[in-house]
Amino acid sequence: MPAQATARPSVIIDDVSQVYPTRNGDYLALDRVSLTIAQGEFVSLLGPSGCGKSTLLKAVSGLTRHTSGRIEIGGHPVVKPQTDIGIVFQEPFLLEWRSVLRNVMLQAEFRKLDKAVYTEKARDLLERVGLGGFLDSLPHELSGGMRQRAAICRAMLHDPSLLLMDEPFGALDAMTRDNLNLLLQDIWLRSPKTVLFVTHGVTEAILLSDRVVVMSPRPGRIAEVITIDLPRPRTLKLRATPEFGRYAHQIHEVFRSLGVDS
Ligand SMILES: Nc1ncnc2c1ncn2[C@@H]1O[C@H](COP(=O)(O)OP(=O)(O)OP(=O)(O)O)[C@@H](O)[C@H]1O
Repeated sequence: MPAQATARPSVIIDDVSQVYPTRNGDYLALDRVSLTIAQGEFVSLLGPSGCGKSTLLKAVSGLTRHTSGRIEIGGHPVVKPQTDIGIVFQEPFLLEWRSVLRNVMLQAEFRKLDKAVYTEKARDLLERVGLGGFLDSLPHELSGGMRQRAAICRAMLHDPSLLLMDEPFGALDAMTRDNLNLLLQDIWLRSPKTVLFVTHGVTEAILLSDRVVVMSPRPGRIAEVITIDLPRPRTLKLRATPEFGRYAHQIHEVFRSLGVDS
């Protein structure tokens, strides 16, 4: 059990399948996926393109309805879009005409939260991610990494206990991605939350996760769940250690056995 996690389940995914109707007939995107995520646990979904990672994340968020099986968050079945969670997508989806601070405050406006209290929280969060000097900037004045940091602040403003992240750093260059990995770790260590994190990146998954869930290609199934027993905080240097290398090797071996070129 990772230090941050408690034995209480935060998310239960039980025998979940997703069938998409297409012009060529029904397409099985997820096939009987089961996974329980403990409160405070950081879990990555890792797999090749098209294996159903986003499909599973969307089903957990309630944005789409899974075809069969059961999903629960905090003991409640997911039957509609969840409002208490935070979601970060690959694209930051900032409103170009609103300042960075006002983009983050969108979360408070949607929820009709106290403006003064949440403006303070938004400022604090933006300060923590290094955007304290850009509160009044417009999104087009920021780099890709800065935009994504603002999107993370927006997702976290209401302090959700569950954060769903769909390849949040996938569109960024390697160095920015490294920095944001460390930033996300720092945020997670300071403010414990359950995180379900979709990625293509083996290194990123090992660096951040308590467990890495390796998915098989079409139809998406869980091929292997690997517990990452490395102390935190994890540094980028850790990637050069034999322990880290062994986890990477283990994951690549799973991909190889699935016929996936990783
Ligand atoms: N609305 C839809 N209708 C039909 N097929 C869909 C739909 N959404 C996804 N699919 C198919 O389901 C499969 C899984 O898609 P999904 O986006 O979940 O994969 P992914 O693992 O997240 O991929 P990537 O890593 O490329 O984002 C893909 O083959 C995709 O074409």
